[in-house]
Amino acid sequence: MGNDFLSEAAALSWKRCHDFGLKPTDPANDNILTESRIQALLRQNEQTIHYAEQVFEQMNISIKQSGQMALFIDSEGTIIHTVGDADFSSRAVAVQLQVGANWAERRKGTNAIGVALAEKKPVRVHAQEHYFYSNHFLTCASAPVFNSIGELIGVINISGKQENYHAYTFTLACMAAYSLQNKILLEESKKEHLITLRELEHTAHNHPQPLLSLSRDNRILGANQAAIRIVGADAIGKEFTKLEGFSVETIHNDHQKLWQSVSIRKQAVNEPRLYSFKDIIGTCPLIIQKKELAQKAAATEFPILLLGESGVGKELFAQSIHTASTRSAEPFIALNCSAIPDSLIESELFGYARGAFTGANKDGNVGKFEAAHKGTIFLDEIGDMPLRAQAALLRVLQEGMITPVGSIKSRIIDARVIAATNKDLAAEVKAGRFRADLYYRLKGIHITLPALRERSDILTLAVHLLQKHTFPCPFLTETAQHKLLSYSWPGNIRELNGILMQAVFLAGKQPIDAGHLSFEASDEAVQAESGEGHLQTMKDAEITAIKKALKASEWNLSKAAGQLKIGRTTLYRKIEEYGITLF
Ligand SMILES: Nc1ncnc2c1ncn2[C@@H]1O[C@H](COP(=O)(O)OP(=O)(O)OP(=O)(O)O)[C@@H](O)[C@H]1O
Repeated sequence: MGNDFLSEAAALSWKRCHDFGLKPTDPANDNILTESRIQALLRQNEQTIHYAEQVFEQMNISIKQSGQMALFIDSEGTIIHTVGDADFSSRAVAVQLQVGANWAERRKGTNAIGVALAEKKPVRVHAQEHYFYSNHFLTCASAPVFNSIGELIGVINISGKQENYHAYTFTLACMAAYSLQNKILLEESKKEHLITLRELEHTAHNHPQPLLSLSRDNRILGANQAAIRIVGADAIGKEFTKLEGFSVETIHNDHQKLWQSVSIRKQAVNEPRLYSFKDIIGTCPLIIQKKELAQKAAATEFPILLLGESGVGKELFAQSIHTASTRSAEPFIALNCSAIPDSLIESELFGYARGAFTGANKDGNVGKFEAAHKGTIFLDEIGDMPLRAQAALLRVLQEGMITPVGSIKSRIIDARVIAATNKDLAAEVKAGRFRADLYYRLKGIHITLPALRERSDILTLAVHLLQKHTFPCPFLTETAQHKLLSYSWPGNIRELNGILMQAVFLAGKQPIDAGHLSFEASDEAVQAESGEGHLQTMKDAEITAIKKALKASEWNLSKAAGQLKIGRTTLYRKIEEYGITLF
């Protein structure tokens, strides 16, 4: 249709609306349910509305303050619950954003509710992306809600006037939908297994693992999101069979197995699962680019050098490369190069023969290179490797052979080398602390991972980390989100993870607020970052998000707009309005 201001989802929806025979000039008004039908619908959905109320209560203040409203819509597209700003609500009624009205695409053209129902995924629809002219004043974000058997039961929507747009509404809608889903699962389990009530809650909070509830005849009745990712939504109702690579923990009630709740957990601590590319979370183009590069590199045999600050995910990338390579069935051996004492370098790298030296294991020992034969050796902190060890390493790389200490027999070694460092290796070479020949041999494909502060997806990562560790996923208030975005993250994702875990602990069952986030860097540093002596305003946060997206996309407006989930024209307008120039 040639409307390049439309997101991909909105463009598809426009096509559907066109096929339904709708016109942008059609009146937005349409039949609303009668009062008695509304009452019947509310009774029918009483329980879900009750949970939605609890979720909305947590975000009510920020919704009101930002002049928006939050809605819960059933799976047919009928609005059944609303909360929010009174002024906006009265304007919204003019376009029937009210209980009893139906916002399916067929009735209201392209809109976030209709698109989320049709596509079953979260979506933002902003201003002119709405199909009907009469809805252009709106900006809306919606996220679908699924029940414990994976069926779509409705949508959470947050709407406001387009001038009240801000980038976090989308995240907020997604978080609210997750939160509602988890509440429903937990409550359903309570109903099914009354006796387990306390215990299941306890399990859910303290073991953030995939949870399944099984019927007496071993059928899967419900699953949380983490479990659905493993067993698949289509497994609900089917018989549960033990999964390879997972151990099953059945929770008993004293002597009798009155019910079964099963948590599936990855097996065997001594054989931890290695990371794969799907564990690398990120929507920022900077990280997507690096992931794509690493995926390409995984298919080759070139050595790889991973660069980047501490905690940016270098080991995660190294493991993912190994997992995606043809060597994945063979060992992945990690060696921390900074931690090898001079006297043990040879024996660490090459191993030693039986009785090679006093104090050695009498049966001899396999060195790291031999252990990695046919697989991958990950040389972490290579920039801190002592010079003597560098010489030994260079020998193996050049000769492709090792001779264990005290042995006369050499062995051919075929190990793929991935090295990583947070040091500037070229500068280390210049300073004479790193051998130039070793540097060039290791360099092969080099991938520099971005620091967290350069990334535009800090909140996405935060929600992911919270979900990974805590069930149900706690809510991040708006001020907490701002605080996360204002910080410089010297410790990168590792630090983000630590701070969130502490915040979960401090917040207990409350939403995570700014006060629960305590950073290592001084408060002044955080404030200095935000440019003023107080937390960032919404506008500051928007500017930061836009700048990050522009930098990450190298000023490609379409890419940056996609990343921010707003239209290109809106982005352009904001760049002008805020006078955003190069960094
Ligand atoms: N993109 C990502 N998605 C999810 N988790 C991530 C991501 N990047 C890093 N992490 C997590 O952050 C933590 C730090 O990552 P990792 O140990 O790979 O960093 P590193 O760069 O090797 O750090 P160091 O240089 O200190 O060894 C790990 O728990 C890792 O799982």
